[in-house]
Amino acid sequence: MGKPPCLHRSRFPTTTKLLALWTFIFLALFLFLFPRSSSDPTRRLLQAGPVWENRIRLSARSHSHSRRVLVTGAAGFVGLHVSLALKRRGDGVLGIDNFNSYYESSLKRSRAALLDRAEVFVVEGDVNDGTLLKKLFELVKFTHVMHLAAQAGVRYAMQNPSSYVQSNIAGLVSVLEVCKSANPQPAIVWASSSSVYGLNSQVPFSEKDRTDQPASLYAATKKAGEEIAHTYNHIYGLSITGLRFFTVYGPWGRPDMAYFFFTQDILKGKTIKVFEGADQKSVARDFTYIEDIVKGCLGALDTAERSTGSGGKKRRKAQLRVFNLGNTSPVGVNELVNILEKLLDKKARRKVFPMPRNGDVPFTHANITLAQKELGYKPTTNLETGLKEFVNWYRLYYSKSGMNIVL
Ligand SMILES: NC(=O)c1ccc[n+]([C@@H]2O[C@H](COP(=O)([O-])OP(=O)(O)OC[C@H]3O[C@@H](n4cnc5c(N)ncnc54)[C@H](O)[C@@H]3O)[C@@H](O)[C@H]2O)c1
Ligand SMILES: O=C(O)[C@H]1O[C@H](OP(=O)(O)OP(=O)(O)OC[C@H]2O[C@@H](n3ccc(=O)[nH]c3=O)[C@H](O)[C@@H]2O)[C@H](O)[C@@H](O)[C@H]1O
Repeated sequence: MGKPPCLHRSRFPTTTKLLALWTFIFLALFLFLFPRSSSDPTRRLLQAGPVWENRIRLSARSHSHSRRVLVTGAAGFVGLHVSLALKRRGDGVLGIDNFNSYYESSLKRSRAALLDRAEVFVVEGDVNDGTLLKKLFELVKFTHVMHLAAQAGVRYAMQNPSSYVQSNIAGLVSVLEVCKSANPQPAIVWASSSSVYGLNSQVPFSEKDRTDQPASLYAATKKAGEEIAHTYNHIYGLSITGLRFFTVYGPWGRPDMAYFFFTQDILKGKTIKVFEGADQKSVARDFTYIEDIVKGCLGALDTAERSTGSGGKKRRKAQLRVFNLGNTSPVGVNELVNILEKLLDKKARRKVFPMPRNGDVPFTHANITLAQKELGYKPTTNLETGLKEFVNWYRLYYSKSGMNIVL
């Protein structure tokens, strides 16, 4: 009869046991000293500690003014241009962006690389990550927040509605929550949209016109943002300025926008769809050049009064503003294509379709009197001039050496 198993001598000699023990100790020590980099940006930030913190402080260090601006959506189209303009004039700038893949994320990485060369650091993170935002506010006493992070595009809302709720509503609330508790409270300037005018037929669109008929979920989330801004201003005395941008275009633009993918498709010889309204005219937009938009954003930041509350307490009535930033000169999509044909020296293959009911509106036209008066906003670029700049950039960027170009 054999011995009970517990009385058997171990099958492993002592040296093997020792070897296993040492391997275990070595592995534990290695993991302790070199923790695996986490995919969670907040943990990564905390793990990387002083290295990240120094980059953040350096990026946000202000030179000529004492402005320190947090730009959300900094790797986006408008975010890139606004961040560079702020940095150029001596403001401290820190960016945050989640680099999502709504459109080619390589373009966002290229924009961030350009910002990096200008000493603007873009933290990779989501504006819904309150812990991360809080950490950034601990490291830097931001005087202003330029909130541009959002899920943009009117038609994509039918495919991915929750991304709009997540970034444009929850994301805005997350930013305002951190701002409300910050001491001192920063002034907030954020991007609303011309789309809030929805089915409004009063032209040109004035800030006093109705905005209760959104034609897309995108528009509805921007409208909700304007109401949320009212609440945070009312309760916590946050200074908030909403900017209703009108179809912004230019170098480093967004590939999901018509002027951008029309350019791609014309060059490839692909057919493009031109939408027309009920009156058989092509739909029209108040296309606004990026440099004009940047001037409007800087005007809004410069005239934004710092908040009156601090640490979540309201003191006296704070600023709550909303402005149209457009070009006041709508152009039909057919005309946009004519200009592109001329600049690209290639005929477009166009097909006309009735405007689908997918979030689109037949026309936009901004009344900019208020922004002119209060922000000194004065757009100076016509569509042909602006598209020329875009086409020059496009050719360079998509050529082999394009990644190295500067603005
Ligand atoms: N370009 C236009 O024609 C236009 C017109 C009206 C309003 N707007 C608004 O202006 C702002 C900037 O637009 P854009 O054209 O630069 O768009 P964009 O998509 O190029 O930039 C937005 C950036 O925000 C980032 N982002 C999105 N959700 C995020 C989140 N939850 N956390 C962190 N980052 C996030 C994206 O990765 C992107 O880089 C947006 O709020 C947009 O709705 C743009
Ligand atoms: O100002 C805004 O608030 C919005 O501006 C922008 O939306 P839109 O003005 O709709 O721009 P964009 O898609 O370039 O279509 C331009 C024109 O081309 C027409 N269009 C479009 C596609 C097509 O295949 N054919 C066509 O004729 C189309 O009917 C339209 O007339 C931003 O994307 C959006 O994020 C939002 O912020």
